[in-house]
Amino acid sequence: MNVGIIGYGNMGSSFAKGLKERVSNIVVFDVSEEKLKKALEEGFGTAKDLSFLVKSSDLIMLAVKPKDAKAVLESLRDLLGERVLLSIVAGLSIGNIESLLGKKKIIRAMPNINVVVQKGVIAYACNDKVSEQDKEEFVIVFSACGSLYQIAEDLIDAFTALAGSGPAFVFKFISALITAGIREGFSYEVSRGIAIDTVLGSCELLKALGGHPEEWITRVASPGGTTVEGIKVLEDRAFSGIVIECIEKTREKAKKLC
Ligand SMILES: NC(=O)C1=CN([C@@H]2O[C@H](COP(=O)(O)OP(=O)(O)OC[C@H]3O[C@@H](n4cnc5c(N)ncnc54)[C@H](OP(=O)(O)O)[C@@H]3O)[C@@H](O)[C@H]2O)C=CC1
Ligand SMILES: O=C(O)[C@@H]1CCC=N1
Repeated sequence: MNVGIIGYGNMGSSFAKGLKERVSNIVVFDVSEEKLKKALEEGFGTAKDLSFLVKSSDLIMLAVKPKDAKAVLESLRDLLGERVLLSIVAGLSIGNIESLLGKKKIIRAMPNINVVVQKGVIAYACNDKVSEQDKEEFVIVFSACGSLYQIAEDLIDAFTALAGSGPAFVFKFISALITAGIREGFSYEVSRGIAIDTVLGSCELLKALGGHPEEWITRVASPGGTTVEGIKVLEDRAFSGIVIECIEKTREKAKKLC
């Protein structure tokens, strides 16, 4: 599959890097000359315009900001033909895309930035023009970037909050752990390493051994021990409630983006 990427920003460039080993031909188009230069330096082909990009690609990924998506889709209307349009634009529904593009093959996906290290989580929904074969090819190629979930389109905004924005919330937690470590006397480098390895190891444990995180908390928090003192602070400050509200507010914003 030849992949064309429109927009070589955070996500377009992350996907290009994540797909590199599986896709031999990746072509990029961006309005920014600087971004095109970066794409070339990073080993990707560049297109001088949208028409060239579409002609060189079987699947075209739309990776521009929501405010720029409408203009790009209008320009693609007469270029796309039977090619697949993969949109990762938050808040932009398949219905919105069809109203600008016409009834074309459309996959709406929501990834996260972890695709750059091939550990992304990507949800997707398709319109009825996308064949089983198109879908299979998409899954084979994009599974290079992480795990894929086909979900009902009405859950994509919730997925955007949990997984699309999720890395930012996880980074916030890790950043707080690092600061706490520095406050306790570790250097930044050591504290960063401790925080990342603790989060990574806890995730690997949950993945490998299963079980609800609360069950594992009981194994860490010894009766009358240290951990439960910290858990009490998190409970007193409604840590879970804060996270749940964070996801709710993020999901609500996705509805208002486009
Ligand atoms: N960042 C993330 O973690 C995630 C983002 N998304 C979605 O991905 C999309 C891209 O986000 P992100 O990568 O962060 O955004 P960026 O702003 O980093 O990248 C978008 C790029 O597209 C360029 N661009 C703007 N207009 C056009 C155009 N007409 N043709 C070609 N290129 C154009 C921009 O140039 P310029 O800057 O000059 O305008 C910029 O280089 C968004 O819709 C977002 O909702 C989805 C999941 C996660
Ligand atoms: O913040 C945003 O709007 C995008 C969507 C998901 C992650 N970043």
